[in-house]
Amino acid sequence: MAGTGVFTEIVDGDQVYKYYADGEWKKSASGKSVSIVNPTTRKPQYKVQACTQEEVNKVMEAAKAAQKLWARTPLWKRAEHLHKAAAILKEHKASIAECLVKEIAKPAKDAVTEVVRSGDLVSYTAEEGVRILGEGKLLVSDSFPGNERSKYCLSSKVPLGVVLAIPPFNYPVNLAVSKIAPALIAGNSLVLKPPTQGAVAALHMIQCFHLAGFPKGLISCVTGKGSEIGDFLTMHPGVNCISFTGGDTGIAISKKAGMIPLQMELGGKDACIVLEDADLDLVASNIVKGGYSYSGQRCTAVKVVLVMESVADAIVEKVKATMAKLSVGSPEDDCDITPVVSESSANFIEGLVMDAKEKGATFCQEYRREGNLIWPLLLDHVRPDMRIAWEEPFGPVLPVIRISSVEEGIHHCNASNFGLQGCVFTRDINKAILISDAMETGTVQINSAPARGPDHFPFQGLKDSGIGSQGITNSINMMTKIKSTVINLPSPSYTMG
Ligand SMILES: NC(=O)C1=CN([C@@H]2O[C@H](COP(=O)(O)OP(=O)(O)OC[C@H]3O[C@@H](n4cnc5c(N)ncnc54)[C@H](OP(=O)(O)O)[C@@H]3O)[C@@H](O)[C@H]2O)C=CC1
Ligand SMILES: O=C(O)[C@H](O)COP(=O)(O)O
Repeated sequence: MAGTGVFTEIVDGDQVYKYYADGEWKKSASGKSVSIVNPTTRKPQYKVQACTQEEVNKVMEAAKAAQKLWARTPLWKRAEHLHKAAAILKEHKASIAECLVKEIAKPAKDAVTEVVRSGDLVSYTAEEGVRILGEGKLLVSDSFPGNERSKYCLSSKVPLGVVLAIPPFNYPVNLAVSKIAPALIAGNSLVLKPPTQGAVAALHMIQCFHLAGFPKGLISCVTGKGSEIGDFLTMHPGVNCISFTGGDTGIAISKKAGMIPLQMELGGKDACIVLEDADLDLVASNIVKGGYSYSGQRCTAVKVVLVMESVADAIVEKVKATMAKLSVGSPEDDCDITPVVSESSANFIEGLVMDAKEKGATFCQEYRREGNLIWPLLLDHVRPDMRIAWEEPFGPVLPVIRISSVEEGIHHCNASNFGLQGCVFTRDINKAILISDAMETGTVQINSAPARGPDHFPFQGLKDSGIGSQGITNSINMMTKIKSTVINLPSPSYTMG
C-alpha cells in the first residue's frame, strides 16, 4: 500500500509526503504543503511539501558535487545500480500504481503497466548505455584537404552535469524515468520536479532508486507547484540540461532557459488520415484505441480524424459501434474512460465541445459530463472554423473532418502549429510512404494509431511539439557532449618505414 512498508519513511506524521535531497527524506522549512485532489472524488487525496528556493539551491549544490564522483564511477557499475532500481520498481508496482489511480485517475491495469514499462525502460537504458557510451570515434587528419596524417582525433561522450527533469501528469512515473535513467547512465546527476498531480507516485518511484543505493545527492526530488518554483528551477545557474515533457509551459521555458541543451516534448494534434482503400475495421479499432485510451490524455492520442468522404459514413458508424463498448466510470474499476485530471481540464474540454455545437458539428453521442467524468464523444462534420479542429482537448472528445482529397488532409495536418505524430491508413504502401513524407510531424505511423512506445524508438515533435528527440538511445546521447582529444605526432605517421 502507498506510504507503508518500504515507503513509510517518505511520509511524515501529518501525512504530508516528504521531498528527497542528499539521500534523505525531508520536510520543507516552508512549513507549507500542496494538496493533490483526486480527480474521481474531487476531494484532497495527498499532500506534498512546497519546497523553498533555499532548498532548491542546496539540492543543486549537492547534485553538482555528487555528479563529479558519479562520472568517475565505472559504466558497468552505474548500469548495475539502474538494474537494481528497475527490479525494486517492478517489485513495488502495486503501491505505485495505487497512487496513479488516486492522483491522476489512471485505470488500474494501465497504472500497473506504466510501472512495469518504467522498470523495463530503466533496464534497457542501462544496457544501451553500456553499449553506446563505451564507443567513441577515431578521425585521422589527412582525410581533410591540406593535411598530412599527423593528427589523431579521439572523441568520446562525456556527461553534461546536472540534468533537470520535469515530466507531465499523464505519465508521472514513465516520463520521469525516461529522463532519469539516461541522465544517470551517462554520468549526470538528476533533479526531478514531478508534476503536482502524480507527485506522490513519483516520490514512491524515487524511493525505489534510493533503495537501490545510488550515492547521496546524485538524485533529488523537489516538490511544489510548477507555477511557484518552476522558473527558479529552470533558470537556476546550476542546471546544465533540461528535459521537459508537458504543454505550452515548455515553450516559455525554452525562452527563459540559459545556453544549455533542451529536450522538449510538448503537445500534439495527431491527425489520422484515412484513404478509401483502408481496412475500415482496423481503422475503427485504432481510432477508438488511439483517441480514447486514458480518456484521450496522451500527447500521442489521435486528435483529429481526416477521412475521405466516400468512406466517412462507414467509418463513423464503425467507430460509434466500437465506442459503445467502452466502459465509463472509476479508475479503481479499471474503466476505459475515467475522470479527466482536473475540473479546469474538464471545463476546457467542455468549452471546445460547446464551440463545436454552436458552429454546427454533428454529435454522434449525447454530450454527458458528471464532475470530471466526460463520456466519450465523437464529433462529425467538424469544419476548420471550429476550435476543436485545431486545439488539443486532452480529453475523450474526437473531431472528424471529411476530406475530398489526400492533399486536403495533408494540408490540414501541416497547417497545425503542432507536429508530434500522425498516422495514415491505406493498403497502398507507395501512397503511404508519399503521405508520410509530406506530413510535417516527428513520426508517422502507417496503419496504426500514433504511439511513443516501444520506448527505444526515436520520439520527437516538430514546430510547437518540441525540441530534440527522445527514445532511450537519443536521450542518452542528448545528455552527453562530445569531448575530443587530439594526438599530435611530430611527423606524419605514414612516413616511417
Ligand atoms: N509530447 C509529449 O511527449 C507529451 C506532451 N504532453 C503535453 O502536456 C500537456 C499536459 O500535461 P501537463 O502536466 O498538464 O502539462 P504542463 O505543461 O502544465 O506541466 C508539465 C510540467 O511542468 C510543470 N510546470 C508548470 N509550470 C512550470 C514552470 N513555470 N516552470 C517549470 N515547470 C513548470 C508542471 O508542474 P505542476 O504540475 O506542479 O504545475 C508539470 O510538472 C498536454 O499539452 C500534452 O500534450 C503530455 C505528455 C507527453
Ligand atoms: O505523454 C504521452 O502522452 C506519452 O508520451 C504517450 O505515450 P504512449 O504513446 O506510449 O501512450
